[in-house]
Amino acid sequence: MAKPEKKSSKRWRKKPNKQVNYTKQTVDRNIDEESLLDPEQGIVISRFGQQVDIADESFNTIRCFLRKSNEVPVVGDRVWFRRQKDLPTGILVELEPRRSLLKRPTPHHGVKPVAANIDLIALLLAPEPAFSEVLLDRYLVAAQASQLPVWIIMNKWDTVAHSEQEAIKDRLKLYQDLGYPIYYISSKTGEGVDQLVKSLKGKQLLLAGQSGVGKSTLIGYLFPDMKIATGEVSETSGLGTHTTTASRLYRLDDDTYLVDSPGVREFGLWHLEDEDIKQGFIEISQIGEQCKFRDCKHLNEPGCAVLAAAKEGSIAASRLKNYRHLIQHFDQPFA
Ligand SMILES: Nc1nc2c(ncn2[C@@H]2O[C@H](COP(=O)(O)OP(=O)(O)OP(=O)(O)O)[C@@H](O)[C@H]2O)c(=O)[nH]1
Ligand SMILES: [Zn+2]
Repeated sequence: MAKPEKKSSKRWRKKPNKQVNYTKQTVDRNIDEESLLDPEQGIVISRFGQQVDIADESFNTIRCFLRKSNEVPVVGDRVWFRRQKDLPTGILVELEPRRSLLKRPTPHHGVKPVAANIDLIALLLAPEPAFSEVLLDRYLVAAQASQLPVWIIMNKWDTVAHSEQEAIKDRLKLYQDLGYPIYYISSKTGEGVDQLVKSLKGKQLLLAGQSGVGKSTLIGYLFPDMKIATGEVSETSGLGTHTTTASRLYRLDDDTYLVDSPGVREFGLWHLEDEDIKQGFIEISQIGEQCKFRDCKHLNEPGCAVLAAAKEGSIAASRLKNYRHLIQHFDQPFA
């Protein structure tokens, strides 16, 4: 039988009924409003199109449907939801105000929200794939642009010989002096992970870092019961496993959460605006306030306080070099 849907929706547009019960009208038509229990608080752990997985207070998962009237939820959102009586499903009622919202750029110069209520970025580095200060600086700039603090976590510490550890620590000392906390861990052996987790208490962090640094391995170590794809090569097939998954929130304890979002893991490679670059090198931005010209780019302008500071050594030469590299767009292929 032909469905009269098209006709009725046309009629609906022509003659809007002002008395309509908005709530009832917008709930997914398969859901009986009478079956909904009282609203409860929860946290969005994953989203699939028109549905979200919401964790309740005991961190049990309820698949919830969205209403047309809902603001679009993202991973990490604190929400109100209502369960359907005797079913494992429910509906999202509303979002709570967010304390932060991380967005990623879309191909047409727009932005798309990806994770809410993130307190800090946990940036994973590794001796292999070899880390570069240029890439690290890009991540720090991007995080600063999102107004999020960064913790630097050097993973795969078990692979570094004692004789080489000091050299790596020396390279990172510059960043420690700039105020970025640094941790050394091994996601494979668990070395240093407990201490890191203790320090994260009460925070909701986003895991970031380039491919192969061990993000999935760290999640696998922290949540051994979950099936996490890592980049290991399968012994039987000789093929690498598929490592892309949906954005997801994991609970470390009652008030500590970790968000892994494939779309933002490598946010350090996104396009950066000149202003972000200027603000993102925190010591350059601070000293730059004393430059003669307010719009000084610290390249070769007269009266540049940054160039003077670099000359007398209070700004590291490598940082100024990376800053100039980025501001002159020598690395556009990344964008
Ligand atoms: N020895 C050692 N190997 C590690 C450690 N962490 C990760 N690995 C190995 O590094 C490789 C890459 O790890 P993944 O966890 O897949 O890396 P990823 O950052 O999730 O990579 P993408 O999914 O591509 O973003 C795997 O072969 C891991 O076994 C570690 O702490 N020590
Ligand atoms: Zn200057």
